[in-house]
Amino acid sequence: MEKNDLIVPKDFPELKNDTFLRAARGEEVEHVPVWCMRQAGRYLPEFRESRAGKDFFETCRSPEACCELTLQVSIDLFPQPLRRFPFDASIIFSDILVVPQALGMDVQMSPGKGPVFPEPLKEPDDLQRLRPKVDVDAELGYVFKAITLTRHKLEGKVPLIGFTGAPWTLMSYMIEGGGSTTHSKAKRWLYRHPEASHKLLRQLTDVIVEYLLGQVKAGAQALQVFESHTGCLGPAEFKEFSLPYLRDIARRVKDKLKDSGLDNVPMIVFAKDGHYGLEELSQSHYEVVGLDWTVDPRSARERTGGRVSLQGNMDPCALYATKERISEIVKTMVEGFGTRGYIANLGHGVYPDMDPESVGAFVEAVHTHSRQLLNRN
Ligand SMILES: Cc1c2[nH]c(c1CCC(=O)O)Cc1[nH]c(c(CCC(=O)O)c1C)Cc1[nH]c(c(CCC(=O)O)c1C)Cc1[nH]c(c(C)c1CCC(=O)O)C2
Repeated sequence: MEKNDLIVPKDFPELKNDTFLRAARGEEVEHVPVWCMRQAGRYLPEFRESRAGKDFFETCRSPEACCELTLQVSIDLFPQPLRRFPFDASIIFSDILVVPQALGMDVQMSPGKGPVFPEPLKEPDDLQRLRPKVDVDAELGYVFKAITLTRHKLEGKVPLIGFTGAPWTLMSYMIEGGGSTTHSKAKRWLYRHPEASHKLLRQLTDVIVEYLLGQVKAGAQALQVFESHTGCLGPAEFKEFSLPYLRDIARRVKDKLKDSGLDNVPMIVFAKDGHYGLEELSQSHYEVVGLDWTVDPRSARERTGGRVSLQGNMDPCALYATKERISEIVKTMVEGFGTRGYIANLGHGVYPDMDPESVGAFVEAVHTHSRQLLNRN
C-alpha cells in the first residue's frame, strides 16, 4: 500500500445514525444505542459459512473479507435472512493479536482451542526477538485498508469502531502463549522481572498509539481498548502495570489527533473484571468506560461520578433466557444506568452457541425500553 493512502481524507458518506457517538459524548439521544462485542461472530450461521475452512489470520489480512464479515451483521446490504439486527454501531472484524504479530511474533488460531503462540516469550532476553521499531503502516496497513473499505460500504448507516488490545492483555498472551486461567507465567514477569515487564509494556504502548491513530486516519469513528485480562491483577498491580499505559494511550492518541488537525474520536476503555479500578478508569482520558456484568449499574454511575459515559453490561449468559426474560433484564439494566451517557452492550462477547434470535431480542428490548423511558421524561 502507498503510504499516502493512509492519510487522505476519503469523502466518506454522511453519517445517518449518530446515536452511538452522541451517547459516547453524553449528549441527548432518542433511544439508547446498542451494539454487542463479538457481534460478527460464530453464533451466526452466515459467519461460520464465510469463515469455513479459512485460516483466521488470513481472513484478518484480507480487507475485503473483513469488510464483508463486518457488514453481514451491520447493515441492510444483504437480502434476508442475511441482514440481521439494527445495531447502532459496527466494529471492524479483526483481532487484538495482530499487534504481537506486527512485533514479529508468530500467532496461529487453532480451531476449537483459540490463539496459540508457538514460541512465546519465556525470559527477558526473549524481548530481543521482537522488532525494536515497528513500521505500523507496513505491518498493519491491511487493517487500515479494511477500515476504509468498510466505512465506505457502511454508507453512513452506523459509525465504525476500531479497536486494539491493551498492553497488559497483549503482554500476557505473548508470555502465556495462548489462553490461561491463572496467567501465572505472565504474572511471574510482573513480580520477578518488573523492569523487563515495563519495557515490554512501553514497547506495546508505542505500537498501539500508532495503530489507533492509523485506524482513525483510515476512517474509524470511535476506538475501543480491550484490557481483557484485568481480572487476574489486583489493585496494586493494576495501578502499576495496566492503568498508566491505558492512560498514556488515550492521552497520546488525543494529542496526536489534535496535532494532525484531525477531529477527536470517542475512546472506550473496557477493563474486564476491573471493577476495583472504576474510579481511576473514569479519570483516564477515555470518554466511555465499558463494564462487565459484575458491576451494578447504579453503583457504577456513582463511582464514576458523571465523568464518563458507561457501556455494558448484561451478562452474555442472559441470552440463554427466554425473550420475555431478556426484555425484563434489559429494562432493569436501562433503568439502572439511565438513558443519558449510556451505550447498551453485553458484559463480554456473544458466545458461539448463542441463538441469534436472542441477540435480536436484546437489541429490540434496548430500543423499546429506552424509548419508553425517554418519552416519559
Ligand atoms: C482476548 C481477545 C481476543 N480477541 C479479541 C479479544 C478482546 C475481547 C475479549 O476479551 O474477548 C477481540 C476481538 N476478536 C474479534 C473481534 C471482532 C469484532 C467483534 O467483536 O465482533 C474483536 C473485537 C474477532 C474474533 N476473534 C476470534 C474469533 C473466533 C474465531 C473464528 O472465527 O474462527 C472472532 C470472531 C478468535 C479469538 N481471538 C482471541 C481469542 C481468545 C479467540 C478465540 C475465541 C474462541 O475460540 O472462541 C483473542
